Amino acid sequence: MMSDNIFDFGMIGLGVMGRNFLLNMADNGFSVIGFDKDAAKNTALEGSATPGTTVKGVSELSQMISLLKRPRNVMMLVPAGQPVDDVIASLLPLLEKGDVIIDGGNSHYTDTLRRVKYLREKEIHFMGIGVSGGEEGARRGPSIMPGGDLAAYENVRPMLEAVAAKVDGTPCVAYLGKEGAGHYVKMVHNGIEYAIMQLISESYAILKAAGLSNQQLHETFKTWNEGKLKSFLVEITADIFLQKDDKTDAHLVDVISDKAGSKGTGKWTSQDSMELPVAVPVIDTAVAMRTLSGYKDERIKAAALYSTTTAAQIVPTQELIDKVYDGLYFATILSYAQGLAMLFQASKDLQMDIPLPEVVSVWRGGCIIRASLLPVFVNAYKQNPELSNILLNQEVAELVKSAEGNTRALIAHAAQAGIPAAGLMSSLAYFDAYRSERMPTNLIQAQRDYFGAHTYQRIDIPGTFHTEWGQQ
Ligand SMILES: NC(=O)C1=CN([C@@H]2O[C@H](COP(=O)(O)OP(=O)(O)OC[C@H]3O[C@@H](n4cnc5c(N)ncnc54)[C@H](OP(=O)(O)O)[C@@H]3O)[C@@H](O)[C@H]2O)C=CC1
Ligand SMILES: O=C(CO)[C@H](O)[C@H](O)COP(=O)(O)O
Repeated sequence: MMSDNIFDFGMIGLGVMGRNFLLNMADNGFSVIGFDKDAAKNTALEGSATPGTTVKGVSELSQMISLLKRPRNVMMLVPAGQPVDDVIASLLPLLEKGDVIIDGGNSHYTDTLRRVKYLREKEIHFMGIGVSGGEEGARRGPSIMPGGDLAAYENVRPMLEAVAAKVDGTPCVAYLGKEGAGHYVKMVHNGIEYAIMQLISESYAILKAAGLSNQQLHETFKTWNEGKLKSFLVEITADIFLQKDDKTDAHLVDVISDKAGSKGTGKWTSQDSMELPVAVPVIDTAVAMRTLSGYKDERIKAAALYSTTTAAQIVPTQELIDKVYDGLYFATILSYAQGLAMLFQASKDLQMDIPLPEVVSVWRGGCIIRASLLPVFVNAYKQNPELSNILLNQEVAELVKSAEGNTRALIAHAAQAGIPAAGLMSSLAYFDAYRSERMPTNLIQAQRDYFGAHTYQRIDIPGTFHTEWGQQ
C-alpha cells in the first residue's frame, strides 16, 4: 500500500507541456504525481514514464494533494485565463499555509499580479513561470523564466535547475524579477519568437520566388544553421522543407494553409509595448501579418485585381541567398533589440527588477528563440547591465553594420519584385530611425501646434512655445 506524502511535485494539466515537464522531473530523480480529469491522460503519463522512475497519474485532485510532501509544490500547465483561476479555486480548500502554486502556462502578467496578491493574503506562495521549448523542450530541458515569490523560488529552485536545459553546464533558469516578471519575460520572448518566425517566412518567400526548390531551401537553411544564423527556428525550418505529406505526393509545407494561428502572447507584447511605450515595430508587424494571413477571401480577390506588374532585377541565385542570409541576420538582431529594450523599460516602469543579463543567459538554451547570437547579448550586458538597447553595444553594432548593405539590397529587391517583406522592411526602418540624430518629427510637432495648439519645444531656447501659424 502507498504511504502518504511521498511525492515531491504535483502537476495539474497533463497535456503537451504538463505531461512532458513531469516526466522530465521524474527522469531527474523526483517523485512526481499528475492530475488530469481525463483518465486517459493519467494512463498515458504512467505509460510513458522511464522505467525505474516514480510517476503517478490521478483523476481526483484531492488525492494528488494528499500524496504530496509538505510544503506542497503544485504546478499547473493549463490554458491561460479562466482555467488558471478555476484551478486555483479548486486548490485552495485543499492547500495549507506555506504551500506553493506555480502557474507555468502563458498567462498574462496582469493576471499573475492579481493572483499573487490574492494568494499572498491566504499565505499561499504563488509564482508565475514562463516555460519555453515546446513538447521536446518540456521533456528534455526547457528554458524556465520564474518570477514572483522569491522564497517560493528558493524552495523549488533545485527542481527547476535539474529539469532546465543546460548550456556549458549552467541551467537555463534564473529568478527574473518580482511578481509578474516571469510571465512578462515569457510574453516578450514570444513577441521575439513571432518576429523571427515572420522574418524567416519572408526569407522563404523571397527564395521561393527566385525558384529554389524545397530541397534547395532545406540545404540553404541547413547551411545557415551552421553559421551566424544558427538557431532553433532556422534548424527546424530546414527540417520542415524535407517533410513529405503522408496524404499526397507533395511536400507537407506546400499543402499547409497560409492562415497562421495565434494564442495571444504576440499581440499582448505589442499591446503592452504601446502602454509603456517602447517601439517594437518588427513584433507589431509580425502580429499584423498573422492577422492579414486570415483575410484569405479578400486576398484572393485582391490578387486578381492587383496582379503584379513589377519585375525585380535578376540577381544570381547565390548572390540573392547571401543577401537573404544577411537580411535575416540583421532583422533578427533588430527583433531581439526591440524585445530587450521593452524588457529594460518595463522592468523600471512596472517595478519588476528584471535582470537582463540573466534573461539573455536563460534564453541561450531550451527555448524557441535560442540562437548563437545570445552569447553576444550576454557579453553586451556583462559590459553594461544597464544597457537600454543592445544596438548601443559596440560588438552588436559591428554585426549589424556587417549585414546592413545586403539588407538594403534585399529590401530593394523585395520591393521591386512585389514580395511582401514587411518584417524585414520594418527592421531597417526602425534601424534608420534609431540611428537618426535628428528625425523629421519636428514637422509633426509643428503640425500639432498648427491645428491643435499642442505647443512645441525649440532646439535653441528652453521652454514651451506656441505659434499662431500662417499669420505672417
Ligand atoms: N504547447 C506549447 O508549445 C507551449 C505551451 N505553453 C503554455 O502551456 C500551457 C499548457 O499548454 P499545452 O500543454 O500545450 O496545452 P494542452 O491543451 O495540450 O493541455 C492543457 C491541459 O490543461 C487541462 N485543463 C484545461 N482546463 C483545465 C481546468 N479548468 N482545470 C484543470 N485542467 C484543465 C487540459 O485537460 P483536459 O484536456 O483533460 O480538459 C489539458 O490536459 C498553456 O498556457 C500554453 O500556452 C507554453 C510553452 C509552450
Ligand atoms: O509559448 C509558446 C512557445 O514559446 C507556445 O507554443 C505558444 O502557443 C506560441 O504562440 P502562438 O500559439 O500564439 O503562435
